[in-house]
Amino acid sequence: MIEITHLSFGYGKHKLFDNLNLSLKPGRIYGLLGMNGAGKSSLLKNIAGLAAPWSGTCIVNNEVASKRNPSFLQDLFFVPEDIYLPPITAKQFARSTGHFYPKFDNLQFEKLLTDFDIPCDRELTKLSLGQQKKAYIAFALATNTALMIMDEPTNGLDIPSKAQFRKLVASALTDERCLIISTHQVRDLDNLIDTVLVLHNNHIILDQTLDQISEKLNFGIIPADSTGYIYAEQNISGLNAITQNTDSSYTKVDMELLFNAIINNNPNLITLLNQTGHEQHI
Ligand SMILES: Nc1ncnc2c1ncn2[C@@H]1O[C@H](COP(=O)(O)OP(=O)(O)OP(=O)(O)O)[C@@H](O)[C@H]1O
Repeated sequence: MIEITHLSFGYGKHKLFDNLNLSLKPGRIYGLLGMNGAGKSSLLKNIAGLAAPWSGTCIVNNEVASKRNPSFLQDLFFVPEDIYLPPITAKQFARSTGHFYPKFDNLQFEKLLTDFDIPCDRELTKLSLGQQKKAYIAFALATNTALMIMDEPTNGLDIPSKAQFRKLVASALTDERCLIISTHQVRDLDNLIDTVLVLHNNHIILDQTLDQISEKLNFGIIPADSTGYIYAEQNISGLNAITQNTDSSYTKVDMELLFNAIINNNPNLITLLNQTGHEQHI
């Protein structure tokens, strides 16, 4: 679905990505994680064709993204971090904008608005910022585009809306759709994504499914005097730790702990995660 090859990109004289390679498949929800300023939005803009590579290519469904051909645009929906909606109702917005997307489903849109508790007959600009964001996400889901990109979609959502967001996005995934969601609020993507991408120090340093990660690592509380862990954070029950999975047991990936371990430049962790099945001993 998406093939990024030898991508170099930056602003002015400042190079942000150098020789970045990434391949993304349909039927998956990718979580793009990175610290503030890591380049998540810039990478998403390259994929959406809103920014053009300095060199290298970004191909989406066999189209060069930066050419922004109509056939490319009608099968892509990009939810930016900050959205600006016109002073019309959601119903009018669906009528004026839905026809740009051949797979737009108006009934689905109205159902999503109801699920998100958004009034259909109030001007969008008179909704709260969180409600506007939810209305836009509902529209995005109802376009049924093959590629949907969301940049920090949970910013501005309250806690019940974040849970609703996870449920509705998960239910919108099909075998033909690829969803990419960027965030620096890692917990917001819990129980939603199936593949973790971490952008750090100008590179994708992790690109693995949650299953691949749990095959290699265990997550959980261990006694405070334990040694031999890969990374740990103190909490009231002991150490919240990442250890090597040596007995093929299963634990749920603690994405926040994993992300903290990665950005704390834990070389053992990255080496272990990037090893194949035969090499896993550190
Ligand atoms: N239009 C621009 N012109 C110049 N520099 C830019 C521009 N947009 C982004 N940058 C710079 O590129 C770097 C990456 O920014 P980007 O917004 O892609 O990061 P991000 O990971 O999405 O950050 P955040 O989590 O804070 O949204 C930052 O140093 C930023 O200052």
